[in-house]
Amino acid sequence: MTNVQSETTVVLGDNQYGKAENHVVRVTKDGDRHSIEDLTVVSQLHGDFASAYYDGNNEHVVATDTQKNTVFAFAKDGIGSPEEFLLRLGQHFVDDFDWVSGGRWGARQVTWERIAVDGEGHDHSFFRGGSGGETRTAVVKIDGEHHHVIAGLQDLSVLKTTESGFVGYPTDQYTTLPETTDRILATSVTARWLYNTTDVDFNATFASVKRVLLETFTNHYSRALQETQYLMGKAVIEAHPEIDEIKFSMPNLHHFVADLSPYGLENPNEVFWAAHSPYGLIEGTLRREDLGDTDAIWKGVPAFV
Ligand SMILES: O=c1[nH]c(=O)c2[nH]c(=O)[nH]c2[nH]1
Repeated sequence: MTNVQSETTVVLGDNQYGKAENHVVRVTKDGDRHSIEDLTVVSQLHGDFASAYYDGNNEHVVATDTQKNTVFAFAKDGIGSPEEFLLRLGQHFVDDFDWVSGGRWGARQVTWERIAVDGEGHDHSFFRGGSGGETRTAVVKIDGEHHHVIAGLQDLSVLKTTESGFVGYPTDQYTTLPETTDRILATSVTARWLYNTTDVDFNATFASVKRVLLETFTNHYSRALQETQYLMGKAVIEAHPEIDEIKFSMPNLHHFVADLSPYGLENPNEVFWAAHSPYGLIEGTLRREDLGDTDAIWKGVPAFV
């Protein structure tokens, strides 16, 4: 057998690089009255970096350490909203380095709320906020002249103790689930929505989307988490012309009626065992009917920032 040695040509495909988990806490001080913005930022650059990969030539490589420093330096000018902060940050790299054509910048934001003392919010003592335990997220993508903003939230925990059922599903030899017209519905909403403009009051819109999601979760009899997800997304898109598309990932956090009959006790939907796993996982995208292909925008945007 002859052993033919041939040179294999390997080429560089998609690439991006930067610094992740830059956790910046900006304290704004108005005399003794302080407030906090708490963001964990990822910066990823796109551009002409081929010679770094092919030749070990770093003359285009804006160091990840520099990217990290820029995040903290920009925080000095205030944050405002994660979306505005990331737009400013990303534009800086594109403007200042000719070979940087774009990139992806992402942030998770947690909120801090004032501790109430004698009914008044304290000046400089806080507890972790987010009324549903959620984390706010933002992703900015820049591709040349194109700017895309995706906002979102992770792990917004919601539960309703009735007005939910699940019937009418197909049965086979493996089906054991009893139909029910009255059950607990619980989930932890992760949602990401795509804006069609950067001319947005991002903080106000975030608050509004969260309110619409919560209101819609409550305001109908749910025949399945799938239906509830659709209604939540539809309500957001109907309420916000600046939002074109919303993607959800929602676990169905099952609460099974505990069998108390061995103890001679009745249990009319009062005592439940909350199963941690396995859980149903209901995911979907809701979008305007006439919206074009947005796959390129979502490419590389992580489900969890
Ligand atoms: O809302 C639900 N959707 C399902 O797809 C499903 N499947 C299941 O076992 N329970 C439920 N509940």
